[in-house]
Amino acid sequence: MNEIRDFSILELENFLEGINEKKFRAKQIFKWIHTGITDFDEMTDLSKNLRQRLKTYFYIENMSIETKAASKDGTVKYLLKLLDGNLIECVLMRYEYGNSICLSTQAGCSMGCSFCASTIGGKVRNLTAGEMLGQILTIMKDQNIKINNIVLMGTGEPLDNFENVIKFLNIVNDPNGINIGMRHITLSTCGLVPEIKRLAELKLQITLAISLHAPNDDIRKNIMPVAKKYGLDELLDACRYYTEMTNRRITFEYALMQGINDSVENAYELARRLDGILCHVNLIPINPIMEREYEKPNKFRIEQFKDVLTSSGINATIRRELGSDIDAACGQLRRRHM
Ligand SMILES: C[S@@+](CC[C@H](N)C(=O)[O-])C[C@H]1O[C@@H](n2cnc3c(N)ncnc32)[C@H](O)[C@@H]1O
Ligand code: SF4
Repeated sequence: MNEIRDFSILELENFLEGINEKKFRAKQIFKWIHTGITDFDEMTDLSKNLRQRLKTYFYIENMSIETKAASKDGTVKYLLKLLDGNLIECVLMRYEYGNSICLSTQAGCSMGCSFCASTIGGKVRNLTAGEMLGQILTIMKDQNIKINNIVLMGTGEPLDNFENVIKFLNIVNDPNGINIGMRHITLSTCGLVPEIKRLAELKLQITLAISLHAPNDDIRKNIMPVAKKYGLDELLDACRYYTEMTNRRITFEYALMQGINDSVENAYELARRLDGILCHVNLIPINPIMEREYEKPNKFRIEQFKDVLTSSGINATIRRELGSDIDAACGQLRRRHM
C-alpha cells in the first residue's frame, strides 16, 4: 500500500493509466487530497467503484495530534504522531502577512549541533514527502485556515533528506494542490556544501537559510560538528554559488549565545566574512534547552551586535521571539514526550 500524499499529479496519472482508469481523474484526486480529507469516500465526484479501487492501492495517513500548545501571540505548537509511532513537531505562526508553518523533515537529526534539542536522540529516520505535506494538511484542518508560507526549520536537516524534500516542494507548489509559491518557502540548513550546490542547480526560487552561528571555523567547530567536514570558506563559496544561480538573497541564521559567539569582535569578523554576499543576517537570541547551559546575551549586547553588522553594511534584524511562553525551542516538545 502507498501513501497517496506522496504522489505528484504526473505519478498519479501514470498509476491510473497502469490500472486502466482515466488519466484525467488524477487532477481530481490530487485536489481532494489537498483539501485534507482522510477518507476516499469523501471524494464525492469519483465513482464508488474507483473509490473502492483506490482503497486497495492507497491509504491516507491521518496523523493524530498528540499535544497542542497555543501561545498568547497566536503561535501554536503541535506534536503529531506518525503511523509508526514516531512523534514530530510542527509550529503554526501567525504574522500580519499570513500564516506560516514550520515543518519537520526528519524524525530526529544526526548533525549533533550542541545547542539543539532535535539531535539529542540522534536521527530516527527521514520523513516522506507525504509526511511533510501531512503536517500542513493536519494544521489547516485543525485551525480551518490557509497556509501562506512554509519554513523547513523544524526537526531535521532538510538537505540530509534531499530527494523527499525536493519532491515535497514540487507537490506543495502545484497549482492544483495547496499552491504555495516557491518564494514563500524557506529551507534552512546547517551547511551541507555538496547539497547546497545541488539545490542551487535546480534554480528553485526558494529562500535558502544557512545556520551559521559563528564568524570563524574555531567557534563553529565547537558548536556544530558539520563544520569539521565543511569549513567556512567552502560554505560561503557555496552560498555565493547559490546566489549566482538563483539571484536569491541568502539568510544567515545566527543564534547568539552569551560568551560563545556574541562579542563585538565576533560581529566585526562576521561582517568581514559576509562582505560582498547578497544576504541578510537573522539574529536569534538562543533559546536555552534543558540539556545544555547556553544563555541568551542581554538586550544591550544583542543590539550592539546588530549595530556592528548594520554599520558595516550587512543587513541584519533581530528575530521576534514567537511562542516563547510555550517552550518553542525546536525539538523540546518532542524530547519531553519521548
Ligand atoms: C532546528 S533547525 C532545522 C533546520 C536545519 N537543520 C538547520 O540547522 O538549519 C532550524 C533552526 O533552529 C536553530 N536552532 C536550533 N536550536 C536552537 C536553539 N536552542 N535556540 C535557537 N535556535 C535554535 C538552528 O540553528 C536552525 O537555524
Ligand atoms: S540545528 Fe539543525 S542540523 Fe543542527 S542538530 Fe538541530 S536540526 Fe540538526
